Amino acid sequence: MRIAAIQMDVAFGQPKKNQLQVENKVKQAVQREGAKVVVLPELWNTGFDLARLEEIADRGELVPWLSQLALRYEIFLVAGSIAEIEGSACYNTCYVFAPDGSQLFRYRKLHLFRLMKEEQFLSPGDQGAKSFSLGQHQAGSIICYDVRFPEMARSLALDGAALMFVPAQWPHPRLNHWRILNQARAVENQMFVVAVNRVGQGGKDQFFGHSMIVDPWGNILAEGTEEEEIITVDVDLGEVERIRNQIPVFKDRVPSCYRL
Ligand SMILES: NC(=O)CCC(=O)C(=O)O
Repeated sequence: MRIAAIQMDVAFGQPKKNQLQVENKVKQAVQREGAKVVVLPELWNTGFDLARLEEIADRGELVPWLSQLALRYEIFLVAGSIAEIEGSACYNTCYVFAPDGSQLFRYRKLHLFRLMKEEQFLSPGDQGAKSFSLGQHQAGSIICYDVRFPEMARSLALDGAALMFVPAQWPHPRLNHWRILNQARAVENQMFVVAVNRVGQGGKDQFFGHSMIVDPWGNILAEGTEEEEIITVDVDLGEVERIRNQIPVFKDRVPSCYRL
């Protein structure tokens, strides 16, 4: 399965410009890289221009557009996350679409990141993420700061996920946290982790990219630089079962002794 991570800059508070960029980059990922799964970063429509969300967040236009994009290129489109308004609330929502354009997944970020003032402008989701079918295998997605909560990735693994996506806008100076956490989630859950971070300046933050695809053994199969690029990797999801048989962590767990 060929996966492409779109490591892009995000124009601060300019959804139309970002939509055009996404359209071009998805096309490149498919036509130049031959990707079958394309992954976008967090809040790619607005960036962290949170004070203007009322004006710039999506109001229902992007979901049909993303679905058409998936259908046009016959890909699984892990559409990172978008800022979207529903009723009086604004959410940070991840959508995934199948090659026939159908919506496979929706998850609204549960853990809002106070250091970037998310909790002042966004509402948290009220449900955890459930896995979805990515061809023959199950996958799931969390969003950025969620990766600090091991319960999120473990819930997806227990729900059958062999691969977890982590769309992000993760800035300096926490590159070491980003690398360690993504590798840790991959090793402890014996799953692939595809973590897609943006690059460039957004407000006061400088985002470092370093998008990465980590295998269930913790090896980083590919890692981005701090520039815009498309990172493409072929993954064999069958590896998950082989590693789970070799070190049977999921058989050896003793949940009755854990405090949740
Ligand atoms: N957008 C985010 O959730 C950022 C999370 C982050 O930077 C962190 O250190 O955690």
